[in-house]
Amino acid sequence: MDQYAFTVSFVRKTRQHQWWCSDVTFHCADQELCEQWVRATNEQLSSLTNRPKSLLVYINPYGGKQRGERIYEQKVAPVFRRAGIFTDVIVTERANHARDHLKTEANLDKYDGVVCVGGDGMFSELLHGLVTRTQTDHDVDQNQSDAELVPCSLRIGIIPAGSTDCVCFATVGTNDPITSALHIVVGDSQPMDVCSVHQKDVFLRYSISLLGYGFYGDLQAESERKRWLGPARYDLSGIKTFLCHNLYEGSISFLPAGDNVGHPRDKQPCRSGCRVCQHSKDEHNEMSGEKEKPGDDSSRGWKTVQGEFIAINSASMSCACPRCPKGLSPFAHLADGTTDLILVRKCSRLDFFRHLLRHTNKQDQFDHSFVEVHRVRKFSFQPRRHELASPEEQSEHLKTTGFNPKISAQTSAVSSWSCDGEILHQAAIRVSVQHQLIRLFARGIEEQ
Ligand SMILES: Nc1ncnc2c1ncn2[C@@H]1O[C@H](COP(=O)(O)OP(=O)(O)OP(=O)(O)O)[C@@H](O)[C@H]1O
Repeated sequence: MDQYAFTVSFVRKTRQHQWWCSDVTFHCADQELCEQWVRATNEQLSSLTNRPKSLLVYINPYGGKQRGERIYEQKVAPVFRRAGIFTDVIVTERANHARDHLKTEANLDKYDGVVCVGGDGMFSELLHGLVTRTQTDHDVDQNQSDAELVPCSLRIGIIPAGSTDCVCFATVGTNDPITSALHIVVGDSQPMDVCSVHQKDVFLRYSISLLGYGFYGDLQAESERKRWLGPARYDLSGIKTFLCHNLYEGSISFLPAGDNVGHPRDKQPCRSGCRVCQHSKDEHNEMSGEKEKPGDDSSRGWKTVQGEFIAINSASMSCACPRCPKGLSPFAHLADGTTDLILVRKCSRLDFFRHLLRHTNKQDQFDHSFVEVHRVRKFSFQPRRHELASPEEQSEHLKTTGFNPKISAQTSAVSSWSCDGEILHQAAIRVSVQHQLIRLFARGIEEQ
């Protein structure tokens, strides 16, 4: 009997969104029957056009615990081989190697997708490389903040091998290289919004997850200074930034999204096959006819908020990760053409701690008088810069108000933006959500 047998590999879903590759062997009575089955099965498989046949893979050998190459060779390459996927593999030699290769050199016609093995920084390289290449090929000027960008045709796969793998976690539900490889093999496709960030008419960066000014900007800058500490730098920098409790003054103008895309507190999480994301396309098309400008408040729907803030965050996805399983905005959508703008105003250290703590428990982190959250399509931020007071003015200030002059100096400082883990030193920025600009080899988080 064993002489006439064939083996089919299939995906088995295990716990916590993890997938596993299993085999089942069929035994046939005779050779002809066996060949018939193999032929029929292969025919079925080749008719599945969404499955990639050829991939360009970039491995960051220094991401996370520096195990990118090992993870790829031991866990991912065998899965691709079994699925008959052709791969070209590039082990990066420097930062931005993958981005630059994609921007100019790579012969993208050969591939059905590009894959990164690394963390969020490595994913960001592929995002920038692919989006820039697509705009160049279509003569779109990225420096124009109102330009309608052309969606990328190739999908991006993420094999998590970094110290932060937020994008993978928020789109797959787990950080497991084999699960991600299987999502690629079966040809999943998850559209994703991308925020374009400009200062006046100069393009700065793209963001897919978190843009954070104040608390998260300072935390990022601090953790860059402590890079030598490895992943522990995030915890230490978090504690230090929390204790500093800096306040930043400025004004934010934003264009609220329509009612059809829900609200950040509506308890409707974005899940696999999300209806909100699917239906958002029509509304987006209606909106894109209009060219809005901040400051034109009443007629075009822009709103402006001013004040002193501890944090200004824009979450284009939940930003859930193993450290913060609910994420910064638990009900943000991956592909609805919006971002959740979270404004944390001046409050005591204890209140801010309570707010942070709620990211880890069941309580609503937005249910505080000093926190407001808006679902928006665009926003711009203008920091308020003060002239630093002279020493005499500072001591006069202390006498009359009783405030420590250091605090007034803190209030006047300007922070930087953390843009998906990279620092942007420009404080005054304009952000537009580019609806479904890219697609990942993922399907969103499935209901369990
Ligand atoms: N060969 C290389 N040498 C040095 N840096 C590289 C190389 N390849 C990629 N990089 C850079 O390394 C940075 C971090 O990579 P990655 O995101 O893969 O790992 P990570 O550990 O999650 O990152 P982070 O420490 O920033 O959280 C990326 O910004 C990327 O540009």
